[in-house]
Amino acid sequence: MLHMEIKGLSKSFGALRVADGIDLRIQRGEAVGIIGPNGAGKTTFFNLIAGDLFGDAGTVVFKGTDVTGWDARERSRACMARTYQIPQPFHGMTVYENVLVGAVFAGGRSQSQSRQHCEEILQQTHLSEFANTPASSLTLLNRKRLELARALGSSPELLLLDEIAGGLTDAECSDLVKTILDINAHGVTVIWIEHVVHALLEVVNRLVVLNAGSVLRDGEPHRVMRSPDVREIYLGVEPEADGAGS
Ligand SMILES: Nc1ncnc2c1ncn2[C@@H]1O[C@H](COP(=O)(O)OP(=O)(O)OP(=O)(O)O)[C@@H](O)[C@H]1O
Repeated sequence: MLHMEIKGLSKSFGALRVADGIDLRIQRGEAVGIIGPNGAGKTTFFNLIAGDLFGDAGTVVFKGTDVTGWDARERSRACMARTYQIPQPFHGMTVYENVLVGAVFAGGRSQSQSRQHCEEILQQTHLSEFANTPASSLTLLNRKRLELARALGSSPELLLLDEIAGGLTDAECSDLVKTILDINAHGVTVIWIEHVVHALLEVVNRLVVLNAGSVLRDGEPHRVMRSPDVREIYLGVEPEADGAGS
């Protein structure tokens, strides 16, 4: 079932066209990866989907409703959530309080329901033992987990992850990958921008390559990664160098 449909989404900063007529259809429950070189427009694309930025042209339809003119808060209430490249917790609050803010902000729950929801999220993100730890004293992995946990507070149906694996060791990545797989297995649609491609490929069933604000490739992840233009533009591999260009 179609979850989100993006048509002709465009955005310029001055003379720089950062999103250039992007079309994308996302099915409910999909796990879609987005890669592309630095400056390709990936984060801007997320900002446009999440309502943190408004486009110059194009539409975003979510669950059959045109949300193009909706701001981030309205889209969040419609069960869309995102994480940020640089985690933005409330540093003076504990892990538990940070997650509770998200759960309460989303509305629709009593206090006791919000607390129970928080405890479930802390378990799911492996943060239960850090519930009373101030966010400011977390390790990088736990800061990433908290970023995820805060996004889950609003019970999203669509989760946008922006480079959540950056800076983690391989073991830490695997840990986070398991959690994201679990979230997706519970029916949450995931769109994940990531430079750590091996982590991404463990989760996604579809890979989109953005380049210069446009969709360069969209398809089965390993097939997309093997395509000569992706190897050349994204990975800097010359197609002829190893015979991959055929
Ligand atoms: N608010 C803004 N004002 C002006 N230029 C911007 C703004 N936001 C982003 N840009 C520019 O738009 C381009 C795309 O930026 P964006 O952050 O979307 O790329 P990205 O693909 O996410 O890059 P990275 O992989 O490095 O995070 C860059 O050249 C960036 O400098």
